[in-house]
Amino acid sequence: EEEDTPITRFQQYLGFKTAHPNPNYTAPISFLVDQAQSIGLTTRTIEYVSGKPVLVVTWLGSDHKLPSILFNSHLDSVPAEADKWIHPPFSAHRTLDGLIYARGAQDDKCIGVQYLESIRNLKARGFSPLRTVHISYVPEEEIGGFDGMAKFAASSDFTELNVGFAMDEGQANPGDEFRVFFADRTPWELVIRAQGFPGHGAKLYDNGAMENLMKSVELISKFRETQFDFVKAGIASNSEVISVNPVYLKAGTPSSNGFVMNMQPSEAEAGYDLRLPPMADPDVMKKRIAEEWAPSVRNMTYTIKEKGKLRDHLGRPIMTATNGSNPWWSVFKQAVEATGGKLAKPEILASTTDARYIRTLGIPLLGFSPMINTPILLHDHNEFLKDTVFLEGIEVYESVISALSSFEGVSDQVI
Ligand code: MET
Ligand SMILES: [Zn+2]
Ligand SMILES: [Zn+2]
Repeated sequence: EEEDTPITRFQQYLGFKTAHPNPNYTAPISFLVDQAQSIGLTTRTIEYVSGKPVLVVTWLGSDHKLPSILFNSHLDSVPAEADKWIHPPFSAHRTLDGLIYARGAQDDKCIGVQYLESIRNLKARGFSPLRTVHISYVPEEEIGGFDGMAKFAASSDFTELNVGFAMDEGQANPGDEFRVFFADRTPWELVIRAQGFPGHGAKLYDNGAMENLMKSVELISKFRETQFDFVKAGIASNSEVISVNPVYLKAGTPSSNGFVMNMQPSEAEAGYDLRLPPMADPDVMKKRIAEEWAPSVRNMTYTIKEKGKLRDHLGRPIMTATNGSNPWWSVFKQAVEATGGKLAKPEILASTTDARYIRTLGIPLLGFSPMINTPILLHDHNEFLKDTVFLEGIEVYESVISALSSFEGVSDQVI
């Protein structure tokens, strides 16, 4: 007889090949639908973009008028270079000491299964929620979420869920406190382009495209250094500064075996990944780009693709309060502490998740993946999660889901 336990179910979910550029969404969704239905939950699959399904699992609460709670996770994974792993990335191999190796073990298939397992246990104990609990499984997070959560969050389906509070993925901690995230950094894709006079490779002259571009590259590197210095000096954490990293350089006149070496090209360009914390001023950044990094006086142009918003419709930084002004915060905190767990100081996430689309709607959301005493391995080779950490996470969610779904709200606020 085949074993069927929370661990084997986690391994099954890890086995689906959900890595980009060709993630399989149908197999994991049919697995999740089977799981949810076996627990007695209702399911609904919606395709905003063909072939990119969103799954919504629902546990009805007894008070339909109260806003619901949403637990989100993404179905997709980043690619894995199989030959650099000690166990194949979709084998979900479990070692004798309990380490489960798989792409997605931490990011973020663990929470996708933990949500369901914790509800399974709560139901078995006879718990029934006051507020309705939804779990969403979305595609495309790792490539920006545009055909996934962005479309779901903008849909009437989402509005009809009447979400009052949401949770999404967080990150592991090598230490023994659970990390919790109240904001994400916002990604900007910056491309700077230089034009200039072409000329003989032997000639010294002003205003060449490469020279114009290199001046900008130097200025951007200096800015990067000032930001990184704050981190190195312990003044700010990685996620509290603006990061800017070069991701490609494109220039040169192609030849049959590489590049023409005795010609200075007339065009050159560079691409950068920028991440801005919510309190950064987007206008100051845009001015810096226009006046220093890609000034027209140096024959430069640029494009910025903003992959999220920094401000809400009232001009406030998009972040979730982690103090007395947000009653959900203390419900969550107490629920984690009730399991004997400790919470680390709330942080901004250095990278970016689908949480931004939900926070932008004004819905409070905390990023949280219950993984303590665990190295941070998302997007890395040999991503793993220890079986005991996975199982403890289920208990944490039992406490969190029961507390949040039982929360009656506060009398002077509609939440
Ligand atoms: C650029 S949208 C986010 C994609 C991915 N989660 C990242 O942080 O890079
Ligand atoms: Zn993720
Ligand atoms: Zn990721």
